[in-house]
Amino acid sequence: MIDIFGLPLDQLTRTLRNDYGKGLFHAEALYREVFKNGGKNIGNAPEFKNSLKFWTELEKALVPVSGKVEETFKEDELVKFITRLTDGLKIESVVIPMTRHNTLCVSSQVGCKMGCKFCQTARMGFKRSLSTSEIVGQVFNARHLLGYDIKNIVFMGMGEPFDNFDAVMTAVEVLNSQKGCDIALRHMTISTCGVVPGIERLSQMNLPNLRLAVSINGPDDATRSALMPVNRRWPLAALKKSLEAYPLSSRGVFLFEYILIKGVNDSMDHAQALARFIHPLSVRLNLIPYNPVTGFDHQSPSDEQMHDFAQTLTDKGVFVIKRWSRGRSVSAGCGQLGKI
Ligand SMILES: C[S@@+](CC[C@H](N)C(=O)[O-])C[C@H]1O[C@@H](n2cnc3c(N)ncnc32)[C@H](O)[C@@H]1O
Ligand code: SF4
Repeated sequence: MIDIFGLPLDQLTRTLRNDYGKGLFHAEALYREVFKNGGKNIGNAPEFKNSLKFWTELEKALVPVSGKVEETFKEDELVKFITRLTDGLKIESVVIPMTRHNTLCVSSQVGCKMGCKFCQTARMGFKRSLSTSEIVGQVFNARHLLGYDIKNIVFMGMGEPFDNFDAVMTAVEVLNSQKGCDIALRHMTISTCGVVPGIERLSQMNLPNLRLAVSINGPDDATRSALMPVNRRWPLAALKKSLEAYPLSSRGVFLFEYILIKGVNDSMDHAQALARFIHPLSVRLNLIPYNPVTGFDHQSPSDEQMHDFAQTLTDKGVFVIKRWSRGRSVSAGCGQLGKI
């Protein structure tokens, strides 16, 4: 069987060569027909129409996109969709309309092991990691089943991408191919809670245009460890060291995400400590008010508190963006996925 959603172009080429005596010409045609045209009419493409015997055999071997979109929820233009995977588990993905194009927030795991004390996905526990095919399938379905023009991908849905490193990086490769999905590396962001070995492995891969986001959420070890158990394994000093060694492109920046939780990590002392942690890294800091998650006793900060926190950092020369979460009414805001 051939699961094109899980195969980078060179692997697909090898498979067609070994199994059918074909090569790059047909692999590229398959990529185009599936990823650009939605895969409805592959047999009528000239490359297959003229090799009917080959197409008849190949058609039987092609695996359809894994998972069925079962439900969609809308808040204005934002759409959350739920996919039921072949083993019955469910994942969520969110289409977020931006000024120029749509961004798709994809899941990399069913649940998460990391246990952050503010996140709905943590509350559902860890079920399993997704395959490359299941990650790419979310993009395929958003584009070709639901009809959205997706130009950006953020790995900010359910799960920790660096706890599923190989499948995620292969998905990046499949999505990036100009012959298929054609999503530029600079339009893909991997968000990690701070899994240092993952940052180090990515450093070695020489992909300077791929964007790296890091969820900070606590500017000192005591605050961060209380919120994010991952900090006990890789404390802030280790995290910073890995970022200092990371080969950012000359104009590249890290995206730091910092959720503001009232009375927990939103004081001006926290803001000062965060500015110290950031210096001298090149960072764009996203401040996100905590989105309510049932079972956690946290509250969002007031607009004034968020403004003052941002101002303290701006005064220290940090580039800050206040990100008001969208999709809360359909539980599609950051960290709200997994109530399924
Ligand atoms: C759900 S995580 C998935 C990616 C990765 N595991 C990570 O932690 O970066 C994406 C972002 O959602 C944020 N997040 C989690 N729970 C949240 C909540 N209740 N309110 C706002 N943001 C939240 C995380 O801090 C992270 O920046
Ligand atoms: S914030 Fe990210 S790492 Fe933490 S539990 Fe949620 S999905 Fe996992």
